[in-house]
Amino acid sequence: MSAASSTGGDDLTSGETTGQDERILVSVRLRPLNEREIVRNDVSDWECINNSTIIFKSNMPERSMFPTAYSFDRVFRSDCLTKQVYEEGVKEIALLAVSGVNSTIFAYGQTSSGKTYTMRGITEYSLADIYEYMEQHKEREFVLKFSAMEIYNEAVRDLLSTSSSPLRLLDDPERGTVVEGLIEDTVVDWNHLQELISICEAQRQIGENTLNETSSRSHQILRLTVESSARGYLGAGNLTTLTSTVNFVDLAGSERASQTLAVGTRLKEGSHINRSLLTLGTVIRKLSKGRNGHVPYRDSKLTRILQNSLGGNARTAIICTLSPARSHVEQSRNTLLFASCAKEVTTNAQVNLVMSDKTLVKKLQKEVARLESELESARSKSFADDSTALLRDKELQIEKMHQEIKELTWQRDQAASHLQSVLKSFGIKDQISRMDDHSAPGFSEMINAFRLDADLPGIKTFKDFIDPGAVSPNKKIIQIPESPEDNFLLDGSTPKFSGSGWEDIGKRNSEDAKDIGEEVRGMKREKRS
Ligand SMILES: Nc1ncnc2c1ncn2[C@@H]1O[C@H](COP(=O)(O)OP(=O)(O)OP(=O)(O)O)[C@@H](O)[C@H]1O
Repeated sequence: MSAASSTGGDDLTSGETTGQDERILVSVRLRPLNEREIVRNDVSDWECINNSTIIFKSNMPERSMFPTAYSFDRVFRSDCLTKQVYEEGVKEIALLAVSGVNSTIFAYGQTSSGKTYTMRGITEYSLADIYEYMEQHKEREFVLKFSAMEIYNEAVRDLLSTSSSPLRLLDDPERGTVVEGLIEDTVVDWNHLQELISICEAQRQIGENTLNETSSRSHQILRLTVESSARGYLGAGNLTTLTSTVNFVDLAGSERASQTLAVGTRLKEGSHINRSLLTLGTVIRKLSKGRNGHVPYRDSKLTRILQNSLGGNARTAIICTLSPARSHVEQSRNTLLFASCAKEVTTNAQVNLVMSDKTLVKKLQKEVARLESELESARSKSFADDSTALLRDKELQIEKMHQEIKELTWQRDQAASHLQSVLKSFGIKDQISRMDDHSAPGFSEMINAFRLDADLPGIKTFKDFIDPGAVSPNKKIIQIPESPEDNFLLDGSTPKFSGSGWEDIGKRNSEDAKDIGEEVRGMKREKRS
């Protein structure tokens, strides 16, 4: 025997989730009237009308205050065998244990309603199916570990130990509530398992009350841990193990102490039992309204130990057992109310993987590589984004420049055409050098490049015409002032010298010519301002 401990160098990780929150599977099992009830002529008031609905069939006067029909995942008539309850109500949950998913099956109901009767069968069928699964999956190596405890008068006791000292509950950040020092036996074979279960039954607190000679006075939790790994990888150091626990919980009766005529020790038991069950009821009720707000798991040992099964990493099935007797109608209704709340509760089970250190390192390395590559692609994406923005900016600039070129070309052509008309009006022949777009120099340069083939009498160049002081008698090039202000030729306001031929102009003295030049420039300025 070895005491339950942490997984040592191994790391417990939660693998893939089963995907979503899943409701607790709730079934109701009606038992037949028992001998006592028959003797006192009790009548059966409940009937399962189909696979999911149970009704209250009595015509008692107060019945209208309560619902007459209740629906659950499954309801089982009083003549149903435990095998059917197992197959249709809990098997799918119990067998999740072999695939690394935690599961819990528990029975809830008043004393003598058939919880122990039901759970014994359920436990046996589940264990048998788990064994059968192991037989059929020889490619995996399974290790089963068994532990058992009871909560009696709010003290946790190890059912595999002869000691009656209560065990402490500890909070483990990874595994939740852990029972310190709880014995966990590695199961050798089927017979060994049966033996262990017998030990637990013998150890469990049994008392007699007026309703049940062999009433279970404690909450019993039998726990089987299933570990499995692929045989091909055993010893390779890079092992991944599926690990899960299945809990079989037989609760003590949910009845009120008064109803069992409890006194003395039995009354003390009853108050503790009910304190635990009261907390269980509160937890279920709170959880049924969603997981928001405080859920008082810590208010009892039972709810602390079952915390995962009630709202965490586990799949859970609850079988609510019911006496059909009219004398128990109040308790039966309480049980059905509990069951109605329980069916609204969801849990979120995960596949639990335990990795060896080597596997864990490998997994982490892979994760680091994945994150690095994500980072890299994020970086290059942001670089690409930057480049795109830059490119767009450049394209806009180019587009703007194209517009400017177009505008300037248009202005240049306008200027050329005006120049031509001016020159014509001066009587200069249309013999201007071609200004083509490709050789386009600056405007002044282009103008400077204009050649006048004809000699102008008196005024040799156009510049001479504007600035007679600079007249060079031999020059044949028109000198246009460089100042943009003087580029009046670009302007549509170019003056017309109508009525005056070049001969007349040539006869004017240089002062006149200067005046005319200034007048032309002045018009240009006027137009701009
Ligand atoms: N479905 C059933 N069919 C036949 N007999 C049943 C059925 N359920 C329970 N019984 C019988 O009823 C009696 C009480 O059942 P059981 O001890 O399982 O009740 P319990 O709910 O566990 O009570 P307690 O809370 O006091 O431990 C037993 O003798 C049991 O054999």
